[in-house]
Amino acid sequence: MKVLANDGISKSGILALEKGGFEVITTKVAQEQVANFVNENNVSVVLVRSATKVRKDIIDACPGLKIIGRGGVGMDNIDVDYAKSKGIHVINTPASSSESVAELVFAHLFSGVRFLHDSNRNMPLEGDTNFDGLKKAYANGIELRGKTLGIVGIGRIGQATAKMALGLGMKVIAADSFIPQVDVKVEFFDGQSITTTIVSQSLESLFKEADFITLHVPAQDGYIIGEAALAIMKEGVGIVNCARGGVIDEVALVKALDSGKVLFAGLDVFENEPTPEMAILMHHKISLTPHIGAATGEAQDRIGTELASQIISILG
Ligand SMILES: O=C(O)[C@H](O)COP(=O)(O)O
Repeated sequence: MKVLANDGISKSGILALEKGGFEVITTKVAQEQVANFVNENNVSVVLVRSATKVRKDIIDACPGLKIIGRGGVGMDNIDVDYAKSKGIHVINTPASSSESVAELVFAHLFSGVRFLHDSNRNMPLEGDTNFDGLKKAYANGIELRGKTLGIVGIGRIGQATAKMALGLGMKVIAADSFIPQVDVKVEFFDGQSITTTIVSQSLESLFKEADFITLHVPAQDGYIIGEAALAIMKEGVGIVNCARGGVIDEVALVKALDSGKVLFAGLDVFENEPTPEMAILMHHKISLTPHIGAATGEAQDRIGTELASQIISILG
């Protein structure tokens, strides 16, 4: 049986699938050609990340499709219920990338509190006379230790983020409409551990209390952070979004960055992907990454092998 991994798959995933008797095609097929390709090549399994959309049109056009696999967490690029109603298995790998996303959250947080994204672009050149001015511009750094991190969405990625924050000596608060409380176990190198219970609170109280806010929610209708939410946040709050574009109102965010209400933002996802608005791209208070939360060798290895084992157990 053939597997089309249209947005790529790790070598370990390919090897595991081949061992299970599958042929893996890693050719990148253009979105509008996917259905034709699947039918012409008798593909049984289509694997995607976030780039390829598997909507009703492809599902209707490909009666031979048995599995749609999402290498990653968010399924907003797949018409999941419709595919299932047609008897197609839809799988994803919700646990494989939590650590990588959480580490990216901290990359943005550290960049934000020490202005790394901006200072990278402004290092003095030979003969530059404004070295002191430059140092002064970045003099007001902030330590994360002792500050309060507000985590919106305390699922797997939220919990991985909470562990790192606790390890750094931050206070962690969370808001989640589905998870009332969670025990977070921080494990240290020497085998010791501490467990902390995080009780979910209202979004409003989180916005008021947090020094930094990070979002870990799926795509949804409407903003979680818009003008009203920004208005009740602390002066000089830092905001990170490595979840989904569209959960922050970018126009309101830029306004709040310009006014100084928000000190910095770290964005991995955007209302407009893959090409965010210029006001976002050019803003010196925004640390930018192009949707790379899960883009580590370790996460992609876990994703590839987990997809392979699910596919083998369904079709093998
Ligand atoms: O939902 C996810 O798993 C992340 O957004 C990663 O998306 P990607 O696989 O396209 O990098």
